Amino acid sequence: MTSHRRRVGVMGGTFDPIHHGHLVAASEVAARLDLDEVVFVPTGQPTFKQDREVTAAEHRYLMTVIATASNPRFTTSRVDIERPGLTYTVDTLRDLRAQRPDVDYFFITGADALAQILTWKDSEELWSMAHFVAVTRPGHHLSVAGLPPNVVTELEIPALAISSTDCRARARAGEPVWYLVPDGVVQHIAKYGLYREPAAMVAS
Ligand SMILES: Nc1ncnc2c1ncn2[C@@H]1O[C@H](COP(=O)(O)OP(=O)(O)OP(=O)(O)O)[C@@H](O)[C@H]1O
Ligand SMILES: O=C(O)c1ccc[n+]([C@@H]2O[C@H](COP(=O)([O-])O)[C@@H](O)[C@H]2O)c1
Repeated sequence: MTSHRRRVGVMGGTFDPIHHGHLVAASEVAARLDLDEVVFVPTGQPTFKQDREVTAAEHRYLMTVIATASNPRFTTSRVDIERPGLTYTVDTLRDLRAQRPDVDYFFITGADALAQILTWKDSEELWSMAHFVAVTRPGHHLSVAGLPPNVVTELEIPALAISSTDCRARARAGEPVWYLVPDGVVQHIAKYGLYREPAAMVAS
């Protein structure tokens, strides 16, 4: 009898805050690629977002835990927020593979982020560490010249025109974020006053 190798999705993101677009994308990829689990990995310091202030990692991690708690196939990892310095996917995958060497990883990210993958740190190493899944979102389609064959799967997912940028702008303006993010995340944002004052964004 051959044993089943566990298929694990890795959804990397800043998740500032996590929203239903992220959750639908992960759920859809899990169903379409027959994944056993999806681990959400909030970034420590995102490489490509150094031009703006990012909410304290602990808040982004907690919101991700809250958002994923009700799904038995969704988990959250601290590997990126516990590693000092900028977050690079090569390190994320190295740490996850060290924790569980016996699983096949599928790194899920938006086609917009994945379009820049050839500029990611040690990108030539990434292909042997995971399969890559680019989910298309409204207005973004994957076009990357120079990728090795069969390393990226592009999946169209139900279009949810939600972005973290819009959720932050709404929270800052006192507008509702109900139904854009899970209920517990709405409450976490309100409880800690996230996105209202610049000071609240850096406090953990
Ligand atoms: N509505 C969505 N549908 C599908 N994928 C999404 C959606 N929103 C974000 N993603 C993807 O999820 C990954 C992590 O997203 P991220 O945390 O940067 O959220 P974001 O909404 O793009 O944030 P921001 O608006 O702050 O840039 C990215 O690769 C992004 O492309
Ligand atoms: O490894 C890199 O050089 C790299 C550069 C940019 C983004 N990433 C990863 O891509 C994922 C989505 O990033 P972001 O900034 O769109 O939230 C997240 O897991 C990042 O760590 C990785």
